[in-house]
Amino acid sequence: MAAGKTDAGDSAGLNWRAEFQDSALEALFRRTMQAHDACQMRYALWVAAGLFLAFGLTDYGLLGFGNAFFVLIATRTSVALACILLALSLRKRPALAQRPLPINLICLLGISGLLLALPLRPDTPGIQLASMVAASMGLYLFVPNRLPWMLIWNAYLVTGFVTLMLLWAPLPGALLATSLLLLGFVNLLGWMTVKRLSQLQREQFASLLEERAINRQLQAEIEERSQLEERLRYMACTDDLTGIANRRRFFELAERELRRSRRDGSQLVLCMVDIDLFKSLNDRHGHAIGDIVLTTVAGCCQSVLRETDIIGRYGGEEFVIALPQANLHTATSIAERLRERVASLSLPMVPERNPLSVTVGISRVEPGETRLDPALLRADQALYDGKARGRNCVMVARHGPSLAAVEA
Ligand SMILES: Nc1nc2c(ncn2[C@@H]2O[C@H](COP(=O)(O)OP(=O)(O)OP(=O)(O)O)[C@@H](O)[C@H]2O)c(=O)[nH]1
Repeated sequence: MAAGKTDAGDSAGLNWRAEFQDSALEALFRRTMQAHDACQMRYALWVAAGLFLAFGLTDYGLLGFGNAFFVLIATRTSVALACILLALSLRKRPALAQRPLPINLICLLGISGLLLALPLRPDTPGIQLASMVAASMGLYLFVPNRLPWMLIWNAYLVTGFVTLMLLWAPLPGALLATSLLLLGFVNLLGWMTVKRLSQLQREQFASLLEERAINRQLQAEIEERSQLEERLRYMACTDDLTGIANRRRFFELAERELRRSRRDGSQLVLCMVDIDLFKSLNDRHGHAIGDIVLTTVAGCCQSVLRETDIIGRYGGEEFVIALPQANLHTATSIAERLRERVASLSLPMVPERNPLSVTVGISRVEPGETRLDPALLRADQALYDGKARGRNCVMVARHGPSLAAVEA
């Protein structure tokens, strides 16, 4: 946000009115400040109305019930009513605070009323000058974001004051010059103060926008990074081709199940699944078709499993399955179901006379076994027994006293 940036108090990006040079940015600033401006103006209007009415009492003290008093009180009442009306309208429509017309009407009425009091009230020149100074500062400080208009209204105030003084109560030259200098200084002070305030507000707004933009950018970077991490995690755990767990992830999950089964004494069964004669399918149709078959078989495996079962690609055309809380009997029926489902697959590249099939070797993790390898070895052995027996079958590993030897 270059527009609001400043160098050592220099108002780069702001014009002579201490507004953003970028009109869209200025409009955004005003929209953001609308409620604040309306609130500030409401208070100022109530104070102005109160002051105008309060000075009505002093009018009576100075003038009594005369014509001048009635003219003044009528003027004061109209100004106070106009102020109250605008203050009430601002509560419902804060946008009015940024419209030039209503506040300019109030300024016209208020300043004219103030000037009218000069010839009608027998004040000393000092008091008259003090009221001009107070009015001038009030205009600068309480009407937000209207610097050009406030300069115009102050010019009206000073010109009116000097003209009336010359017409109704000519001051000695030195006193008039002093008054003019004082009013000039007050205007300069008011202008500089308002400019500085506007500048500070806008600088603050610009840095807020800048901070928000940086936060948004950071947020986007964090999201991108976490998506990347998610992707990397997925890639580290998933087999690219089939979308099931890769070997590393399978062992992570299966070992967790092994610990659980040891803790609660439940059973854990492992199955090795191998596609029969996959090499010849690959050789005949090419690797791309082989890949499709692999993915299809992986899908078949998943379709016969429960959510709590774990499947992974062991390597090549071999899959491994862990069945928590299943005994050999259940595992055999699941493997049978899988074998039948693969055998019934009708794939255009697989000839009907030579259908696709899998051989499955099954072994359970024996009580006392602290690793998966022995059971895997037995399942693998059972799988090769199945291959030797002609493939397309489910074989359960022999479980016997040699377990301890296998583990060692
Ligand atoms: N398309 C494809 N082929 C693979 C992939 N990984 C391994 N293979 C192939 O799988 C075949 C495995 O063949 P073998 O281990 O000889 O076994 P087989 O032909 O299935 O014979 P049996 O297992 O005895 O029934 C090889 O031709 C490998 O090239 C893969 O990711 N995609």
